[in-house]
Amino acid sequence: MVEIEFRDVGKSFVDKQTGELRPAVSNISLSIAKGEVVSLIGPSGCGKSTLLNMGSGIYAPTSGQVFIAGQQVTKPVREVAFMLQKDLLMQWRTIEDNVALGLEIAGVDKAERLRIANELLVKCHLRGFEKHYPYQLSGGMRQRAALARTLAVDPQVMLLDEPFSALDAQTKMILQQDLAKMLYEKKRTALFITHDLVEGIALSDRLLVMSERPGTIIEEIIIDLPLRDNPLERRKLPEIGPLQGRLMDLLKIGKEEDAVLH
Ligand SMILES: Nc1ncnc2c1ncn2[C@@H]1O[C@H](COP(=O)(O)OP(=O)(O)OP(=O)(O)O)[C@@H](O)[C@H]1O
Repeated sequence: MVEIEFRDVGKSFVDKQTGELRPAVSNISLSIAKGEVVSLIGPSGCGKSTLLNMGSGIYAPTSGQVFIAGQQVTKPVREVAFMLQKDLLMQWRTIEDNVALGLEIAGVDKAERLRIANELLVKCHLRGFEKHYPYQLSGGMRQRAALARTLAVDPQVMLLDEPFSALDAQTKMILQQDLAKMLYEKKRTALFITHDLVEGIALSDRLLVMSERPGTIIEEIIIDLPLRDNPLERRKLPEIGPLQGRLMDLLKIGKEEDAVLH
């Protein structure tokens, strides 16, 4: 069953300098099956976040359509949880109450939502910070709290915009492991953005590589490797190096005059 589908999607924004519409992404067609994990990789500014924002119903496409679980997306969808690059924690709520927010909206009673929130805070290595406010946490801690909040609603579809970018290398690997296990065991579907090539390979069934703006999909790479539920072990496989090399070539990393990743 297809769970996320983009049909020939394009999105343009008004260029502030010229006042004209300028495409950010164009001709995007993709389909992601239930239980699949797919990563979007591409140069800065190629439109990855724009795609995720259309998947979550925040932006309407300029052309084409987006479907989640067979329903055309015209507004934010209940089955989808998204985590944006900016953590968007509410400054006036404690970390615990931020994590429990989605459950509160869904009408889950207080004791149960705090139980779920606290379980996730432990998983995201934030034990002891339940009663703190966002401004009292580091950037990496806030990012972990935002991830816990996304996981708390236990959505069928997750759209994650660089969820691990503010974390140190070791915390990142531990949280990737937790997320990968959860996605695999619960057969959740995820589309996520990363600039970290090995992270994309370690976590995904497939990678979609995008061109520079206006972004379009230039290559699909199927990660035909075992251990999708165990990225710590997958990272050690000998196939990782060559796959990373192929991605570096596609993104022209190291070819100074053509470099597209900033
Ligand atoms: N609301 C908006 N209004 C005008 N232009 C926008 C808007 N959102 C995005 N853009 C432009 O669209 C292009 C794609 O932006 P987007 O954030 O989707 O790229 P990205 O691939 O996610 O970048 P990065 O990897 O740096 O996060 C950029 O040139 C950006 O300036």
